[in-house]
Amino acid sequence: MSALVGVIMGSKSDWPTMKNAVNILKKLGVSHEVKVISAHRTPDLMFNYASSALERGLKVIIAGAGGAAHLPGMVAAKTIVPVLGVPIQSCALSGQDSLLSIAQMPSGIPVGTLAIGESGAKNAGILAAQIIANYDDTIKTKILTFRTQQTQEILDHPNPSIK
Ligand SMILES: Nc1c(C(=O)O)ncn1[C@@H]1O[C@H](COP(=O)(O)O)[C@@H](O)[C@H]1O
Repeated sequence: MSALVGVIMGSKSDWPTMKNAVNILKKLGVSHEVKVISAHRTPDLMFNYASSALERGLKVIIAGAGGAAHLPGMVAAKTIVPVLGVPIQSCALSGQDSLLSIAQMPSGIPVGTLAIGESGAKNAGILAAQIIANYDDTIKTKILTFRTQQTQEILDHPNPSIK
């Protein structure tokens, strides 16, 4: 099956964060592809990836980047496939730089910005699945099951001092 979600990141060093997006996409049965692509270091690859995304059938692109995180915005500039940006937690500024670089887009070119770090990556995967669930009943059922299990897990273990 061809990929519905593209998961891209500026560096392989972003993988420990971005694997959280991939893990939840796997759990929810969403076909996806994973690549390191950098607006800074591989600009032609970034351009080609973004400009061919729609015709290749991608429905959502999840783009993680840290520091001067231009990747999500530059990809969004070259495609109308929705881009979800994940700010990587940088060493120097704890991801504040990544967050602001991704969130503060000029009007007309939106990037949906998630939280900094692993929870942002996981939520990007869930949000991508929810977008696709608008027309895919199999994925919709998996998301509803995931939600039910998540709730039940809390109800079954209300006391955090007991395992
Ligand atoms: N923000 C970007 C872009 C980009 O936006 O194109 N390309 C790489 N990077 C980021 O640089 C950080 C450090 O990368 P290295 O660990 O490879 O030095 C990573 O978090 C990456 O996302």
